[in-house]
Amino acid sequence: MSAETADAASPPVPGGRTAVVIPAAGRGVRLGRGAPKALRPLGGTPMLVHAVRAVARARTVSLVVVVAPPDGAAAVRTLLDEHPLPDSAGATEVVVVPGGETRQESVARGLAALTDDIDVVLVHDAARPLVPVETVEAVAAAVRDGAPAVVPALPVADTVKRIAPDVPAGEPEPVVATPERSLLRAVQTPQGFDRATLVAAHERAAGDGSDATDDAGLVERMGVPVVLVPGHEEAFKVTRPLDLVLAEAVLARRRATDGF
Ligand SMILES: Nc1ccn([C@@H]2O[C@H](COP(=O)(O)OP(=O)(O)OP(=O)(O)O)[C@@H](O)[C@H]2O)c(=O)n1
Ligand SMILES: C[C@](O)(CO)[C@H](O)COP(=O)(O)O
Repeated sequence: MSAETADAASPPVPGGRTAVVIPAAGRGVRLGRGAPKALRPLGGTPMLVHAVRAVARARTVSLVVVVAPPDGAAAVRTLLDEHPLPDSAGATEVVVVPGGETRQESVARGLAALTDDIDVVLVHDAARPLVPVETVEAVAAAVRDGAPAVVPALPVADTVKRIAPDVPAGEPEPVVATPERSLLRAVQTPQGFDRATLVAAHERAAGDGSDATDDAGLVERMGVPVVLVPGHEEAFKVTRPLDLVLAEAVLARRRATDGF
């Protein structure tokens, strides 16, 4: 770890609180026409509501910051008030803030809304509405145990090819490498962090204009170690129309077997 990162890091302390930032400001272009993805129904209930309930079910989570579409914070607040958390979520507080143009910007806005007593932060996509509570708890526990950055991950099922950059659209894509599959992992959310580390990573990225497709990617660039814990098949991301079909099926199975 560099001196800069060591200064930024501030390991969790007993008594500190855990928050989850839920970026939910995306449009869902790959899902096709319709309302912003997080607001689309899954089993008759907005995807975002499932995601909030999923993380609030974790005993360690006491604050949830939902990052709404930039012009939709009031509507999301109303929606969440219409779908209150179950009693099992205890006193978990849910706040809503407006998001930004990119996921990274939305997460940064969520981080800015954290209260001072939060020392562990999980970032969880609204687009992963069916994450099991055990995954949320495992990520939070690993951060509380001292890991500055924790990511749930699964082995990759397909063989992955690397292609040449800047291939014109419509041209065949030349393969340049086939990475060893056993060394690849597909990462999910929630990704968990020591708060100071994640905030420093986002501030640095905002400062130098860099970006990453996940929060851990920003933390890695600061030289902070990132560790993986087992992910879960049901924590998949609803990205394309077929994912929604799968999500409906998983939810129907849960409702049939667990009365969920
Ligand atoms: N400006 C953005 C873009 C994305 N997200 C959130 O980041 C998560 C993961 O992003 P993704 O699945 O890519 O969602 P979208 O950006 O909505 O999808 P698409 O790229 O198909 O439009 C989602 O919960 C999404 O709402 C966000 O908060 N702010
Ligand atoms: C954060 C993430 O879900 C990890 O897999 C993913 O990188 C988000 O990517 P997206 O293109 O914004 O869906």
